[in-house]
Amino acid sequence: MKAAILGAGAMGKVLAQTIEEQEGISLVAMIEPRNGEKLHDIKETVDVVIDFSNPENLEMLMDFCIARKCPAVIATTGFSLEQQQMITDTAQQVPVVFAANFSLGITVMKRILSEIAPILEDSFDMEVIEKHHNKKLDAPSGTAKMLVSAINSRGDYEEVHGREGNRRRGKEIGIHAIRGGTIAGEHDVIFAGEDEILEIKHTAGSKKIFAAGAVKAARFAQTAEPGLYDMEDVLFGGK
Ligand SMILES: NC(=O)C1=CN([C@@H]2O[C@H](COP(=O)(O)OP(=O)(O)OC[C@H]3O[C@@H](n4cnc5c(N)ncnc54)[C@H](OP(=O)(O)O)[C@@H]3O)[C@@H](O)[C@H]2O)C=CC1
Ligand SMILES: O=C(O)C1=N[C@H](C(=O)O)C[C@H](O)C1
Repeated sequence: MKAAILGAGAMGKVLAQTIEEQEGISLVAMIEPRNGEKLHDIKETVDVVIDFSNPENLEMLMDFCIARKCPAVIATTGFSLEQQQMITDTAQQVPVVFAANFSLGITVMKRILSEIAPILEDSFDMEVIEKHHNKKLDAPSGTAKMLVSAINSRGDYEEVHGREGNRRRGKEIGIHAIRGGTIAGEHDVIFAGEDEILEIKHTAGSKKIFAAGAVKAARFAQTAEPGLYDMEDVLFGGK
């Protein structure tokens, strides 16, 4: 499988290394749009594009994938609702795996949270804390938003960013973003009840886990029918 990487930043570089270490996948190009490079300039066949860049590049990515009938793996975070719709529309024509976090741990954590939140939500307060390196552009993280959607699937709770004063009505989920140093990514979901606390926490030890997951997603996308997929589809086959 011939892969192109969109974005030559921290993740683009780790992904290039991961691809080099794996069998059955090779890198045809690493495109850095801020240097004026374009996906459309790639002359070789591309079997999948893996995007770790910036929402600004979405239109180029989607145009390329449609023109070349090429699957996309989208790891970039911070898309607007309009951009998310563009991803959904493109997925009618080509396979697209779109996930805010490509690690196995977070994919399992999301599933656990969807199971337990309905049981706990009436008697426990729910708060989410995420921590990342000081170069991260978006806050809260895409993963934090995804985990909050998992615990607030019916939209019953107001999502409060940071906090001033105490919890007003209890029908809210607090989301807190910390930025510092080289933290690869930490997500902590806290259910605080009367005299008991349940915490579900994931810590990324390095960026390599995201790159490995993105390669798994690329292998999945290569043989998938057009459609929008997430990491649960990749890792659990939609079960
Ligand atoms: N889904 C997942 O599992 C993961 C997702 N991510 C996401 O992937 C994306 C990239 O992360 P990371 O590699 O750490 O970030 P970096 O800032 O290190 O890299 C981003 C790359 O995109 C480039 N870029 C292109 N266009 C723009 C633009 N308009 N504005 C800013 N940058 C641009 C940057 O160029 P330049 O070098 O000139 O700044 C850089 O090469 C982020 O959205 C992040 O949240 C990260 C890890 C895991
Ligand atoms: O920018 C990062 O580094 C990460 N971004 C993703 C996010 O926004 O959730 C995934 C991971 O936490 C690392």
